Amino acid sequence: MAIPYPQLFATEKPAMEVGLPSLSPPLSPSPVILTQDDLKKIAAYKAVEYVESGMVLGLGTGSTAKHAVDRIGELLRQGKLKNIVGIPTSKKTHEQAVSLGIPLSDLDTHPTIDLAIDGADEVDPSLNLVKGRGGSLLREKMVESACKRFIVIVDDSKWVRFIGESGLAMPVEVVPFCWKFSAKRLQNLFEYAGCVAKLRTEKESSAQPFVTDNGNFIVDLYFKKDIGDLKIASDKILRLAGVVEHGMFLDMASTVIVAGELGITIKHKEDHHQE
Ligand SMILES: O=C[C@H](O)[C@H](O)[C@H](O)COP(=O)(O)O
Repeated sequence: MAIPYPQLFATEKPAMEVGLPSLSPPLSPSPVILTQDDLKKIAAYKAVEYVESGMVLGLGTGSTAKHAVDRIGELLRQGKLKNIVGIPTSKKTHEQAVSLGIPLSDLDTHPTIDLAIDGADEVDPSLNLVKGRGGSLLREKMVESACKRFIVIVDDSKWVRFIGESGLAMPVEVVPFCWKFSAKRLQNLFEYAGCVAKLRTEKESSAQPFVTDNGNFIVDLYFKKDIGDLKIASDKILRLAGVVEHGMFLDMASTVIVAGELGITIKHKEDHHQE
């Protein structure tokens, strides 16, 4: 069941119009207007409640994770969190964390991470994820597979019944060498699902390949049908020489925090139970 929230994030911006249940102290009777970004921020702030002083933290990437990193920076500045070490999952998050004064380290020095907080592009009921539509996935997967607890933060548009339901891209990071060859082989792997493989470009209108933080390219896979068993699909992709990593994060999330119109829903891996 969703935990309703008070009108902390009311905004004038055009957005979903929602009538939230009344809470104590009494709220204004007018409907709260929450943007998608407000929902991302609500999920992010909730996740940061799990952060404790002294933790080694995986710092995620993307518009949702950005709010979590901002909040961690704010709590550090206020002295409410102490002795935090952050491991960023992208160059962009590294820059953001530096600008906020968050002490940083890496996996070489801190091979075990207490908690990572990151967004996702799709989340299914078993808490499997698609990530990387923003261009980051390899560093995220390295950091998030090294953590004791991985909290995923999303607005409810990311919630799907099965991975691939959105019809949007499933990103695969490939080495630039003969990327067309790799794209073709990826497409062939999933011929049964009507797969189309496309090179990610800087802009939709340009032919300039998007280059990841690791100097690689991204091939986006679009499926017309269900790809079937995700673990089998993952293994098939990873067996292709030239593939570095893919955006399916299977069996990695411990908790998913979903912010929706009526409140927050928290789903835990261990029991699929909702708070
Ligand atoms: O490539 C980007 C990362 O995997 C992001 O965590 C993911 O795309 C979700 O991003 P956002 O919070 O901006 O929707």
